[in-house]
Amino acid sequence: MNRQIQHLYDIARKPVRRIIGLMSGTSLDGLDVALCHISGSGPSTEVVLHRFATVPYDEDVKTEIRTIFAKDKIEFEKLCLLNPYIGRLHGQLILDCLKNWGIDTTEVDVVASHGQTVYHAPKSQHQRDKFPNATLQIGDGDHIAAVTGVITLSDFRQKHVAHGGEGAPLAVYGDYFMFSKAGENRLLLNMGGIANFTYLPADEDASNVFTTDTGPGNTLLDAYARKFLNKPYDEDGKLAAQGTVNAHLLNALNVNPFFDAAFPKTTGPEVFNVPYVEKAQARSQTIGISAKDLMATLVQFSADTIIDAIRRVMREGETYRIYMSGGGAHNPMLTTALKKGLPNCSFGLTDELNINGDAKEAVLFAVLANESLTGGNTSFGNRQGVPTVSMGKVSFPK
Ligand SMILES: Nc1ncnc2c1ncn2[C@@H]1O[C@H](COP(=O)(O)OP(=O)(O)OP(=O)(O)O)[C@@H](O)[C@H]1O
Ligand SMILES: CC(=O)N[C@H]1[C@@H]2OC[C@@H](O2)[C@@H](O)[C@@H]1O[C@H](C)C(=O)O
Repeated sequence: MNRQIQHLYDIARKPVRRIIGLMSGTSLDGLDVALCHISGSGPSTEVVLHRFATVPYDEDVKTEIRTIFAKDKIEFEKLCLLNPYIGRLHGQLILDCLKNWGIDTTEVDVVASHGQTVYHAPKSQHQRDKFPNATLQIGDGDHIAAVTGVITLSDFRQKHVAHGGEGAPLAVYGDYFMFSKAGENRLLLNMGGIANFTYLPADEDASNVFTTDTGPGNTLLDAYARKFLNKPYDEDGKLAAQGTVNAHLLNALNVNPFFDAAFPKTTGPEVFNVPYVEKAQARSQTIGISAKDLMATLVQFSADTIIDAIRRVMREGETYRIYMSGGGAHNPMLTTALKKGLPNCSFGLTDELNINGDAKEAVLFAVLANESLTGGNTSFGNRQGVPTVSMGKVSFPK
């Protein structure tokens, strides 16, 4: 047997695996690095988040990614170059984190890498009959494995697509394994660039879990913070707080086939971007509104689309607790609007469930890798958007 396969086999049999989960999301703020100690699998998964860091990207890295990110037309050479470049960068950032933490690479069993989504095209969006759902993440795992010397699992979304899914949201698997609780209807709401949630029923029935993207989280807010404030985001919603929601613009923003499509569904900055807002402004004759009113309206747009999706899932007379995570959970304008729109729900943060909300998505990929190595016994029935599959491709260091 190849020694590397033997090594992977030994890792799969360990009582506790030390897995680094990596996530670089649509906000392009940086790389989330979560070193997790994981035991068990499926609903018995136990995760201890041992170390966590968000390593901010240099402006140069953001600029390079933006040349191809979520764009219909790109320089193909740049896509080809960025694939190994991001893989090597992520490998180096892992080494930097480990050095800061005083941890040797030999103390890590596996790296679980999401990569960088550069384009997301579910069928409902591309509308080309002969093509399936499609999504593309780059930053190849072979480069991470070569730079770190650690076995790397990567490219988690393709298996989901191969079995009829849209490649997202994958959070549902980790949410069910880590957070499902008998007796409490839970909604795990993540507000990154795009917002999504998982519904975990109080009866813990895996075939009844539910997940969907809801639309924009911070992506539009960040785009306009860059434009108006020359900053990556509107810190604590300060600019939005000074404005008033413009009802005409809000109505126009709410008109898109994504919102009419059936659940579950996914989207990305390919749809929700500055031209999307500019077209809505033109239609609603609100091009001249102030920066602060525009920001206030965009916050309300994110909040309303999240509220609407959640309301459609909730059953009358039942109680639900919403656990928020992702950068949007730090924006008081957004969280206040959500609480106002969902007065019958109680609200908390995933931090109460012992997972730092900023680390949650990086932890998810560590859990998915753990499940591929040791689990695979949980059936999600025929639940649409939650195929019962093992995800991630293996890269050996040599
Ligand atoms: N104090 C704050 N005030 C307002 N917004 C904040 C604050 N802190 C973080 N954010 C928002 O959170 C964003 C980062 O969120 P996060 O890291 O969850 O996104 P992501 O993982 O890149 O996105 P996705 O989950 O869509 O892939 C920032 O770009 C910003 O919009
Ligand atoms: C294609 C893609 O990268 N989608 C991301 C994005 O960011 C949030 C939302 O859109 C979600 O569907 C997904 O990520 C999380 C980690 C998920 O799959 O659960």
